[in-house]
Amino acid sequence: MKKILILHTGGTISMYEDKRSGEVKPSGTNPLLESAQAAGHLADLIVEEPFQLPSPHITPREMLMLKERIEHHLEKNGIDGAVITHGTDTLEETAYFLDLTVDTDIPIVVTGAMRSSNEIGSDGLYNFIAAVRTAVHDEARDKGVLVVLNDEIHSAKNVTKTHTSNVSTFQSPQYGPIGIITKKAILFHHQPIGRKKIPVNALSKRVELLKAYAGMDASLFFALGEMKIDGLVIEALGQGNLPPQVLPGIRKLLEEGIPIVLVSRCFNGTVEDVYQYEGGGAQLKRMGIIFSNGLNGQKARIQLMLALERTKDPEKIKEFFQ
Ligand SMILES: NC(=O)C[C@H](N)C(=O)O
Repeated sequence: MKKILILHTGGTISMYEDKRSGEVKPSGTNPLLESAQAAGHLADLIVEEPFQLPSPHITPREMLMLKERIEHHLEKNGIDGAVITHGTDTLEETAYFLDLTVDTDIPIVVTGAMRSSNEIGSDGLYNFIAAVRTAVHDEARDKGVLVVLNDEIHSAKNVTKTHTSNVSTFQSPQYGPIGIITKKAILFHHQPIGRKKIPVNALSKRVELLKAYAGMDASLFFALGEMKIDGLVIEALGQGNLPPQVLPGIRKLLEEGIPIVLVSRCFNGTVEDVYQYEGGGAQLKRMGIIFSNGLNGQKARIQLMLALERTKDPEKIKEFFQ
């Protein structure tokens, strides 16, 4: 049997619903620790719970800890795969962080649940078993970090949480899943492309994320300048445009050497230097803003944090986003 590392980290998958109030909360004991025996026939499981946190409490520090646990077990125990259970709110960020930082071809599968462990139709144990089945599958190797929920396999780079409560919340807009899970089979139908690695051993950079909106002005950008940030990601409008009133704030950040990465607040399509008006993409690109395609704002932020650990050179940072 293959040796699979299980890292439980918290989230709804390990929570209970209070039957009187309907509120969902951590219980102290993770229900998956017992029910996980249900996956014992699939693999030799090494089970750890490095922390138990709702995923809005997770920071890049915990992401780094998970990377270190996986690397430790790769070296010490020669694991064949890893499954991480995680809250769904920030699951895509942890998945993409591990995708960029763990240098291995073993399957790393992240899963979670939308319904807590004692709710009717609870999806936690089901998703967990599906994740272990995926992790032991030979074809799951060398595909980067995978996100498995609701019988679908997504790549960490493309997947995002699209619905606040539906069990089919995890989708890869524009690309779709790379595989499906049936009662008897794990079927991969796409191969992820354009994967990259940014090895880091520490995290020290402050990178902020702003979403553009109609009528936005420069004040938030000036405030960020005061905060001594190391980098900024902007979710711009449409094809990569911003209201002209923000330009003085952006100019100031760029003059101070703060790299600015631009993605779109639309979740389909690309950002390009198309529009020539004040605040249009063509002008923003000429100013030195880095255009990023294929990542949403929260994942571009993770990537910029990691890139800044490697270099401050704007040209090299640009390369990380190409
Ligand atoms: N479904 C979930 O896991 C959501 C929960 N708020 C979390 O991210 O921890």
